[in-house]
Amino acid sequence: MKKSLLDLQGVSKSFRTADGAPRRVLDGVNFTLVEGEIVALLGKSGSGKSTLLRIMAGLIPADGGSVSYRGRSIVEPVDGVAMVFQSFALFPWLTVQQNVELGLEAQGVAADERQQRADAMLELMGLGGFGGALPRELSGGMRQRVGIARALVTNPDVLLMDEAFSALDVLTGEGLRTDILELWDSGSIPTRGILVVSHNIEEAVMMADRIIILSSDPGRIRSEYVIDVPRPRNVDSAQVRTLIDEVYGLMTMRPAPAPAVLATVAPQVDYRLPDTDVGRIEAVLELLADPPFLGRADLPKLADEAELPDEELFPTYEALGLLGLAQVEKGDIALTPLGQRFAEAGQALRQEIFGQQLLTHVPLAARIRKDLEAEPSGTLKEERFIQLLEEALEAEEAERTLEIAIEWGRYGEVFEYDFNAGVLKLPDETIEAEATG
Ligand SMILES: Nc1ncnc2c1ncn2[C@@H]1O[C@H](COP(=O)(O)OP(=O)(O)OP(=O)(O)O)[C@@H](O)[C@H]1O
Repeated sequence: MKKSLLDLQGVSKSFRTADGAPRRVLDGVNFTLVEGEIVALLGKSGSGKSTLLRIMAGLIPADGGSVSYRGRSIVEPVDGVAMVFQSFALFPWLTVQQNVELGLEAQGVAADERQQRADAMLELMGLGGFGGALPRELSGGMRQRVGIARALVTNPDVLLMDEAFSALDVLTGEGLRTDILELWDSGSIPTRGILVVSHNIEEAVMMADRIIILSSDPGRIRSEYVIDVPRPRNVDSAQVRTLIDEVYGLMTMRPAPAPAVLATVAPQVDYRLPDTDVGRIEAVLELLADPPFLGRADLPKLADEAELPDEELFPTYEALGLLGLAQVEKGDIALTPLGQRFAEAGQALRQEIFGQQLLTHVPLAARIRKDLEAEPSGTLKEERFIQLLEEALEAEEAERTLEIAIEWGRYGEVFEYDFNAGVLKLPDETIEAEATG
């Protein structure tokens, strides 16, 4: 059996929301990284991926469960586990060489050896000759090479990478990723296990032996996907395209409800609404309805056509699914009959369909509408709903979720909103109809 490098059992973590209430970000996470594997961790924004990585790096403690590296409990950063950050995290006043030597200094390595090892690592990372440069003199891609060199120079047993390529342009990110895989696959580095957090499905499929998908609120491991294809992988091969499709499907799928509640299952009032707007929802729906897709599309192909990044497309797919306008299955997205009707409808009918779906499928919108109807004035301050959401979400999330509900609600003519007063109200015609009826 392969030896375990990192082992997490029943790990939980809560943070305090703005009003001091604890909010559980991770709950009962079990995960083992074994020798010889690259694992990619995917999940929606805010699902707790970085938190999990920081726990493994010993940068923050878990609240519950056990976290160990080669059988030893992790309570602080340990030699043997190194991390690469999205933001590069270089010291701007230190040279490239000094930045790379930092990790060795912390380990008490003598100056001569530090210099030698840093030189060799800079050479390996294609940075030979840049040792004396300051970070600001380098391009983003080269800066991240420094960040990676600083982690690798310590000869880490385990390398943790937190969206290490996402701040780079696509080509630069791909180049760097390929270089790291070459170092790994050729055995040029002593690292025995790599864990990468990513937003990018293609990146995960190109790199990993295993993909783990984290669900949100609280973060739990929702699915695991093994990729049994030798590296280097060809991104254009049918095999890799199929894998990307399947992972797309897993990512956009809402967790399957228990069969008994299939018809009635609805998210909670405090469900974190997907961060997308009506414009994007309409645009993606139209793209899907039009040729060449005519109602059904392969997700990566739709992504190419839409020219939107995954971070914007995923929430939009989720919104379409939530509202019953489209369904995602196995790497495809298909319009439902109602979604088809929506696509063919004029503006007024679109808004009506949207409003009805909102009331049926988004409990927060239904709650706002019901509370407004119960008020003689038909108006309510938005604070009330912010407070309601803050019972489960942190302040910023609560505000964002309400903002989305308000935008959707206005479009669906379910309620109106006075921006200056921060007041929600029933649409005028509802109040008139109630007064006369
Ligand atoms: N120090 C902290 N104090 C309070 N809340 C925090 C703290 N760190 C993270 N959180 C919250 O925990 C949740 C998970 O954050 P985390 O950064 O781990 O998610 P993520 O999946 O990495 O997101 P992203 O993909 O956007 O980077 C978020 O709601 C975040 O706001």
